[in-house]
Amino acid sequence: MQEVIRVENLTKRFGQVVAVNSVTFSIKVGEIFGVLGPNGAGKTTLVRLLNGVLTPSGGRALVIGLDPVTQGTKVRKLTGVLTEAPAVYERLTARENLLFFGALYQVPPTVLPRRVEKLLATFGLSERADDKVGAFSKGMKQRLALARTLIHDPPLLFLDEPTAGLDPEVSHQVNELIKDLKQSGHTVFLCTHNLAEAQHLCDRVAVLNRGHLLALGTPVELERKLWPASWVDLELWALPPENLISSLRAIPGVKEVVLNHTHLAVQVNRRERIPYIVAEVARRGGQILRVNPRERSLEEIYLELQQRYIAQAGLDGSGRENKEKVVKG
Ligand SMILES: Nc1ncnc2c1ncn2[C@@H]1O[C@H](COP(=O)(O)OP(=O)(O)OP(=O)(O)O)[C@@H](O)[C@H]1O
Repeated sequence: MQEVIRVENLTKRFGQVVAVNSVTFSIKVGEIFGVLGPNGAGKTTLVRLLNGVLTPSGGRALVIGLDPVTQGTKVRKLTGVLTEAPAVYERLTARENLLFFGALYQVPPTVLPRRVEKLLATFGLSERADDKVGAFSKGMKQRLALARTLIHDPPLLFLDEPTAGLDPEVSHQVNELIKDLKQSGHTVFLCTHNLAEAQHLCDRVAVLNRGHLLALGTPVELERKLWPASWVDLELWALPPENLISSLRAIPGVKEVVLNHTHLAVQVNRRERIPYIVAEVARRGGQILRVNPRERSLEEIYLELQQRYIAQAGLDGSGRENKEKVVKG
């Protein structure tokens, strides 16, 4: 599949602070790519580098085949950026905001009015189109800000915390809109602190801390890397034959077997062993009702990555350097 973003050893320093530290990744057309990390991890800096608003200290990026350093204006015509604070004018109405930004992005006057009406309808703002934005709720402002990022019909969107501060219902609406964007072929670069949302929305995630890329992949890939061993639960129709446990323990890669009435839990050194477990239970006459490989949430994966990074880098829980650990390490 075609690449929309390619980043190679991208680095940005602000004095002593390395905000982005030799980061390499690529993003394919139509992906929702989550960028996760604590405050100060480098997410916003990355967005600004990719839009040519900042110049890298090292490495390079290609965005839709363009170099943001030398072709920043062209890049920004093809990207929509939703910043943390919705960048809409409170003294203008919703419709005026969209018309204004459309003109700014040089959307042809023959196209603009129709596009504005379509966006107002898509984002549920048609009825309030002529009200001043200052009177809007936070959720409405955020929906308008999202509509604004789409006014020039960019194929690539950078969304920085799109649901921050929104109530669950509006967050849900915004997330549904993000999914619709994917359906219509857009690529989304999503910076978020909300791990449940990221798990639900993102095809792949990048986890950052202090500018370092700690991990990159689908949540399942990250889980397998972090915890190669895993548990599978089997629900059986009736008590299994007595010798089942010993025959399961004899299978290479099986670490533990726990039987509780008709519930069987097996720990394997690699997930790839699970089909052998199922086959053995069936071969021994066990009647399987359900097989459930245990999965970790993205939140568990994220916290584990951050903790391992903190321990390895000799930092304390707040991210400050832990001198004692560094010396001992
Ligand atoms: N213009 C700047 N001048 C100096 N330092 C900066 C500048 N922009 C960012 N930084 C520093 O770079 C680091 C990364 O900041 P950045 O805003 O990219 O993090 P972030 O992951 O977006 O954080 P948050 O989740 O709080 O938005 C921080 O240490 C920040 O203080």
